[in-house]
Amino acid sequence: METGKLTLALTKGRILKETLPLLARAGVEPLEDMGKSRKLVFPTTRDDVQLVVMRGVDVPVYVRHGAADLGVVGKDTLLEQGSDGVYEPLDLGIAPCRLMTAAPVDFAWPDRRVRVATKFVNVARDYFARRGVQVELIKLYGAMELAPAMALADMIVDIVDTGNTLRANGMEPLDEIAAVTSRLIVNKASMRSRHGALNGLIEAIGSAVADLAPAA
Ligand SMILES: Nc1ncnc2c1ncn2[C@@H]1O[C@H](COP(=O)(O)OP(=O)(O)OP(=O)(O)O)[C@@H](O)[C@H]1O
Ligand SMILES: O=P(O)(O)OC[C@H]1O[C@H](OP(=O)(O)OP(=O)(O)O)[C@H](O)[C@@H]1O
Repeated sequence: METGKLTLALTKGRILKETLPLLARAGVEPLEDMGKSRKLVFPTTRDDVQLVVMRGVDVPVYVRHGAADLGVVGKDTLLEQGSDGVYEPLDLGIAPCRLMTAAPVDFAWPDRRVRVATKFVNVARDYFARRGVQVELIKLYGAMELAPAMALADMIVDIVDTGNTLRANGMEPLDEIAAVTSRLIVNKASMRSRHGALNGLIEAIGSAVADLAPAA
């Protein structure tokens, strides 16, 4: 049986802010303020658990390779990257948003292949293929709403929450591809070799999710 600390990989930014209260409720608190520190590895109030913080796209990579035992990441990122090598035992219910298609308010389907700008190229490819729509995918890394305004693309596939970003750029949401919340993921090999320790932590986080969920 493996020993040593369990490593939990966290997505920095808005997901981190919503994850920390859940972890605190589960008895895992970083020993220093993660918001103020430039460090990337944080010991916690639990001797056997450390936190590491990174970009969301990197969380499944660390967990898949077993460099982290667990991770917290948006479902959008999991849909885009696939879930090879990881289990997804908990929906944390945090950072809710939707993966959607969106277009300028005056959008009309062109007589050629529709150009779609997105950082979710795998999700977009699957979505349009299932509908038999021929698309040209244009991979971007941010500010997808700029692409139609600059005539780089006809439509986008992106995260929508309030819709404010779309509205501010003369666009509107069209179809929902997937509802998104953040998920707890676990390395499959760790789940076998460190079953007891991991199950205890997953159960504690699951109880924290239930305790902190807004009343229906
Ligand atoms: N407006 C939003 N409302 C709620 N959740 C969101 C929103 N935008 C993104 N998310 C969720 O938070 C995750 C991280 O998004 P965020 O915008 O903070 O990072 P990013 O810009 O995609 O990545 P990076 O900061 O690494 O470049 C997304 O994968 C998604 O699950
Ligand atoms: O519907 P809304 O409430 O406007 O939220 C949607 C916006 O939020 C995300 O961007 P974010 O603010 O994280 O900026 P970035 O991804 O470009 O860094 C997403 O990429 C959208 O642009």
